[in-house]
Amino acid sequence: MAIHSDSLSSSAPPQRLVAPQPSSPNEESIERALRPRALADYVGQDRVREQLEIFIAAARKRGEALDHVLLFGPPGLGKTTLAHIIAHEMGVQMRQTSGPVLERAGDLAALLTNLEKNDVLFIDEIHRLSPVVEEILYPALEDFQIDILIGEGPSARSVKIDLQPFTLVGATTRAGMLTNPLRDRFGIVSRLEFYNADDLTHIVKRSAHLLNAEISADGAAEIARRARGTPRIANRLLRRVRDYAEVKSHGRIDSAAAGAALAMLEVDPQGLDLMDRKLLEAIIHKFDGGPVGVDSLAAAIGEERDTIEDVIEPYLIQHGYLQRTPRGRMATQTTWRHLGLTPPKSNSGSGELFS
Ligand SMILES: Nc1ncnc2c1ncn2[C@@H]1O[C@H](COP(=O)(O)OP(=O)(O)OP(=O)(O)O)[C@@H](O)[C@H]1O
Ligand SMILES: [Mg+2]
Repeated sequence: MAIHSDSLSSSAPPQRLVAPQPSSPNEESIERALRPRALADYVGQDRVREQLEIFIAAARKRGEALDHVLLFGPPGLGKTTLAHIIAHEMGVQMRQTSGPVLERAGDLAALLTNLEKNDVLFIDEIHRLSPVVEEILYPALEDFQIDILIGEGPSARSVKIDLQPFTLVGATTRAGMLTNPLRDRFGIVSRLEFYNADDLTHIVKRSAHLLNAEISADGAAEIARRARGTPRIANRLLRRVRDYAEVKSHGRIDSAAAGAALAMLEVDPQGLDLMDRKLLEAIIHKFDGGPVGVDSLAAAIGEERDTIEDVIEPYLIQHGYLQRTPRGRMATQTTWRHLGLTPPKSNSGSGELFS
């Protein structure tokens, strides 16, 4: 294909095309524009949506704050979007912060005391709250009260402050890293799943419409199929494919344009990108197919362990490219075949993988 990658870089390409995190402030503002506002426009995640519909309707009917909600799942699946939707559907304000930003107990106390009746407080990356801040949160969640220390030294005294009833919406990619007392204080715990191709196709069409891009049904399906089950990636691929289509096919996105653009961007037909393939190739070529510990793997491919666990691995595991065993990560038969290799007959005694 005689096209230079430069010719498409009018908006700077992110380092990793299918990275599930937003890659730039520019992308964040585009995401905001594409974010559904009402629960009815939130595509997929049927179980979560139906539950929330009922709980929100009931809370509204009673005029009470919605129970505290914990949202967890891999990046880019719609946790922040859902937090906004919950506030919108409850007809209240949302205040937003994140675990690492709340350094001192006072930071959280200031936020809490400013909440109005039934407001939503959204804490992203809630698994990264510091223990002192978490301590303040417990009584706030349970009794809508906080204890704060006023003054210093011998004259310091503890004062109880009443809060308005509110809803905490916590989001995390790692439910396992929440402390038990914190997790126990959420009445509603929702796990977001990777999206199926139909739901992603729907999301791609909706986004194309909002971006005024002309797209065919098979063009949308092609993008959806390669989006690693993740709306954020689907929207990002859509924008890259739109660039390509503008230059190569009069702006119309069909499956041929989508296929060619994604091939050029090295997203393969299963939606795996260079980083996915690098990880899988490392397991096969450097560690004989595994098992290999995640730290060794991280060192071998020059990535953070957290990135492997939060971002790269979940999709690969769910789709059978990777097995997590007590002894480490292992390639599967699917992995070998995907990389165009012949799987070994017996792979470190793990015959059961290859049934
Ligand atoms: N159910 C959905 N329907 C339509 N679009 C969605 C849906 N979920 C997410 N999106 C789109 O995907 C983008 C990313 O979603 P969001 O920012 O909510 O993900 P997140 O789970 O908060 O990710 P992170 O863990 O990185 O914070 C949103 O801008 C939105 O456009
Ligand atoms: Mg988010």
